[in-house]
Amino acid sequence: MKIADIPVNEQARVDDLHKLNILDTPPEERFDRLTRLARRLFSVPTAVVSLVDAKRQWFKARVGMDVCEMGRDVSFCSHAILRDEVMVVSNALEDSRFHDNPLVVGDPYIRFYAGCPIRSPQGYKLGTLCILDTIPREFDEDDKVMLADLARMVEQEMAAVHLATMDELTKLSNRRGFESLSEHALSMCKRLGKPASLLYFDLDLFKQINDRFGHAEGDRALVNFARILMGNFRESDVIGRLGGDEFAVFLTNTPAQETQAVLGHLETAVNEYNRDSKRGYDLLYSVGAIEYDPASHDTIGDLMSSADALMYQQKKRRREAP
Ligand SMILES: Nc1nc2c(ncn2[C@@H]2O[C@H](COP(=O)(O)OP(=O)(O)OP(=O)(O)O)[C@@H](O)[C@H]2O)c(=O)[nH]1
Repeated sequence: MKIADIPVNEQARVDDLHKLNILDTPPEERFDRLTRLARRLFSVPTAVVSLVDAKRQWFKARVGMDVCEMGRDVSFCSHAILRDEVMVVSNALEDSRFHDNPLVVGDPYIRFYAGCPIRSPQGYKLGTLCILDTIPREFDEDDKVMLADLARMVEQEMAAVHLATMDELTKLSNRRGFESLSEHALSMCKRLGKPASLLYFDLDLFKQINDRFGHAEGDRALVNFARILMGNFRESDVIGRLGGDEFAVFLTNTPAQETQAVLGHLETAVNEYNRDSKRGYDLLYSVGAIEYDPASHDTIGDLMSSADALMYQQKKRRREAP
């Protein structure tokens, strides 16, 4: 078996994939529809939208495939993303790269594979739309064009999902994206019995920045605060701009005392920024932190309300402080 080479732009490619916030999200009809269509058009048992992550391939949509991810080493798609056009394996048993691949000699007994790379809006090849069969098949030029057309549709759907869930200014998730990603992360924590926390931020006296320095400077302040958040939390944490000067972070697998330590680091980072940026104003914020408690929180909305109330208490105390 030949393990696929790593693409030359691997780090940027994986970063771009992670930024799309699509990995480990629930199935969506808009993608399932396209795999069903591919299966019907080509009369194959299996069609998959596969995304090649650093160590695994994860399936955003799948028909005829039971598992939702596989190791990258055995993945056909890792080979397909090295090319610009459709990759066809007519009979895996006769292909030196795949003849002894565990997915060929064992379940799901792949013989035929055709995969078309899927590109991100930034142009990185993130994965493929691919079809599989347990019998060898031929795939002509017309078939390749048709599969490529379907792959373009997957790309359009990915771009649409991204736009609808992203905040244009800061490039963080917007409220909708944040709620959907953190709801999903919360359900994983529930299932695995792991701790989680939600932090709710609201900038203090932000309106004054707009009023004194102009809206463009206000925008810059929001972008810089978003950057500091991104630099301080782990990649696995969900960060969002809920709107205006409100931000939230959902920390998974993080006990309460660790959350306090992370908030301490954040305070230091903001203080350093204020000291060094010399923009004529300071970034100030109030924050409410709430630990997930299965007895009182059912949904991410419950956690957000509790954290928002705590944030407001802090803001009020600060306003009233002499
Ligand atoms: N520059 C800029 N301003 C925004 C944006 N969205 C909302 N705002 C402004 O942000 C301000 C938010 O209002 P508040 O939260 O009440 O302002 P604040 O001064 O931080 O008030 P406190 O939270 O009580 O300290 C409003 O003046 C909005 O016009 C944006 O995208 N860019």
